[in-house]
Order: sequence, then C-alpha cells, then structure tokens
Amino acid sequence: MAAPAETLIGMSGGVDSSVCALLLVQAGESVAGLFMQNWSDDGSGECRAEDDRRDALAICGRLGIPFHARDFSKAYWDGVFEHFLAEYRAGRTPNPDVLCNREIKFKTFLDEARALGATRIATGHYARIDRRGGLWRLLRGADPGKDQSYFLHQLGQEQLAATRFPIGHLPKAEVRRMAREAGLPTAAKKDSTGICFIGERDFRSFLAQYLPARRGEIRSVDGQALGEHEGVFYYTLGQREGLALGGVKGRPQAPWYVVDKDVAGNILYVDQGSESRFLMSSRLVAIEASWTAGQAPADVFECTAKTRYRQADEPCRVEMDGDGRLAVRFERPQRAVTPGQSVVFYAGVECLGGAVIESTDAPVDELERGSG
Ligand SMILES: Nc1ncnc2c1ncn2[C@@H]1O[C@H](COP(=O)(O)OP(=O)(O)OP(=O)(O)O)[C@@H](O)[C@H]1O
Repeated sequence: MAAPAETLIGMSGGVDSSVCALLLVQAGESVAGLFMQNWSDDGSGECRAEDDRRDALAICGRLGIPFHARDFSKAYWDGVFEHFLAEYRAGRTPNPDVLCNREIKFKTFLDEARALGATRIATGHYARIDRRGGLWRLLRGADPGKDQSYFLHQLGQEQLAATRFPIGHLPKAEVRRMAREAGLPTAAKKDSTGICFIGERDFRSFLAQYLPARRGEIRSVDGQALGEHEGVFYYTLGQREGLALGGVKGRPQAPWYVVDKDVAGNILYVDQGSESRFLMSSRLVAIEASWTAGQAPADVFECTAKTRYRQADEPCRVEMDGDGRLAVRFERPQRAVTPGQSVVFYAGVECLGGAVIESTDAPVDELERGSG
C-alpha cells in the first residue's frame, strides 16, 4: 500500500484550494485532498455541494493526488449549527464562520487528517503562519481585500503548528491567474458566499425553518409604535433594510436603523441616522477569549481590533478581569458593535486572538423595557 500523504488539503471545489493543491504538488510534496460535506438537506444547497464535490475530485484527478470525501454533517450540526441557533434565540448575532473553523476545519478535519496518517492540513485561506521565538504566529493574508485572519483567530498553537496556508502570501488575482495558466477547470469559478457550508440562500426564510417567526412591535427610541417586525431574530444591529417603515408622520424623511433588540419583550427598537447615539459605543465586554499564542500578551495591553470582518482596525486598550472576560476600550466610538460577533485583536500584521462580544456601553439601557 502507498505511504499516507503527509499533508491533507481541504478541497472545496473552489479556485483557492485548487491552487493550494497545485502549489504543493509543484513543490513535490506528498499530498492528498479531502472534500467535506457538512450540510445535508433537500434544498438548493445539495446540488451545489454535489457540483463542488465533483470539481474537487476533478482537480485531484488532474493533479494526480488521492481524493477522499467525508460527511461531517453531524459534527457540523452539533458543534456549529446548534450553537448558531441558540445564539440567535438569545437575540445575539453569531459568527458561524468563526465556529466552523474552530469546530470543523481545524478540529474534525484535522482529526480525520491524522486518522489518515497525515501530519498536517492545508487550506486555501488568505492568512499566513510563521514561527518566531518558538511560537507559531497567525498573520494577516497578504491581500488586504481577502485577509481571513478574522475568522481564524481561535486557532491556537496546536492548530497553527499543524496547518499550512499555501496561498496566504498571494493576491487573489494572482491565484486566479495561476489557476488559468495551469488550465484548472475551477479557474473562473465564482467565490463561495453565504454561511459557511450552508451556502447562499434567503437568510430569513432559512432561519425561519428553525426559529419560527414571532411578529412584534417596531418602536422608536422615544417609545412610539411605528410598525411590525417579523421576529427580532431576523434583524441585526445597524441594519437598515427590511424594516418597511417608509415615511412616518411627524418624523423627518430619513432612513431608520435597528438600534436594539428586546428579545424578552419582542420589541425591535429603531432610530433615524446611521450614527444614532444608540448605535455608538466606545467600550465592550467580551467573553471566551482565545489567544493564538496560548495566552494573552499581558493583563493590560494596547493593540488594534476589529469588531466585524469588513472593518478597518481601530486602536484600543484591552484589560483582562481574571475571569476570562475582557474589557475593551476604543479610542474612537464604534458603530453597531454587535453581541455574539467576535472582537479580534491585532499587533501590526499579527492576529493575537479574539473573544465573543457580550455587551457594549451603547446607551440602550435608556430604552423603556417591557412588553407594554
Ligand atoms: N467542502 C469543503 N471541503 C474541504 N475543504 C473545504 C471545504 N470548504 C472549504 N474548505 C477549505 O477551507 C478553505 C477556505 O474556505 P472558504 O469557504 O473561505 O472558501 P474560499 O475562499 O471560497 O476557497 P475556495 O476557493 O477553495 O472554495 C478552502 O480554501 C478549503 O481549503
């Protein structure tokens, strides 16, 4: 029997993992590919997954490397999706990509790689890993428009030591060019979008299958009933679309934004102005901190942070409170910092780790609570 491959590549059927495989094969490394299926239903997601599996198989065939396929949908359901729903039920907005990386791509997949005799995994993420002073470091991807370190911040030393990101130093355009030049059938394939492994679909109707709609009142911050929402879960802080408020008598003609969700009272609070003071916060408290180095840089430190993926870094000061909780204070007020999302810390190009946002100092306590 042939010796097992040293590196198992996560083959999604997309262009990024195709080029990963290409680069490792060109470098003469011992590699195999694995396609994981993490979601099964009878909807549109199924055909897409089947197409992706076929593309992943075709690339492995083309490059002459072994191909494996595994169904991890139970691990995905238990480790990612249940948590995702619980967070929505609690009125928070979770980040499934962060969880999926921690639970599936860098746990279940890594375990499977080891079971197949590999010592490492490789994926087509736009991030880099290096080693300094005996520690593995997670670095931003070189293409600033594609950097995925935000979603990878929960990787620790064990995962970083066992992972490679072969395209993290390349711009996306270069990855596509390489794929075209090598004649890979995935060269022009569209980037995947939507929730990790569930794919792109009408988010509200998807969520409604699991969290039944419970209509309730949309209320202005000064207490006026303005309309009806379809269920507080379906909205996120700072959101403007989908409120169907139009012009409200006696109010300026300006768009309304979600500024708070009162889950117990089933009320959605809105305000006018994208920078409403109810959306702005300079401080947040975060829980479940994890650090790429295995521990925080210090009990108190200054760095930059992002509270959402598509955001520029903002200077802040981080303080541990000994309980695994962090108090983060930004130099400038931040807009729509959202409980359930991750705050991710950076020192220059290095991603230090992150935590889950629990609360902020946006003045939503001033809003009248209750169902009446
Ligand atoms: N179904 C899957 N099976 C195996 N590996 C996967 C799968 N989905 C994603 N991955 C791995 O995770 C990496 C990042 O996934 P992401 O969803 O961000 O895809 P992407 O940037 O569109 O990459 P690609 O172009 O390879 O699909 C992929 O490049 C691949 O290595």
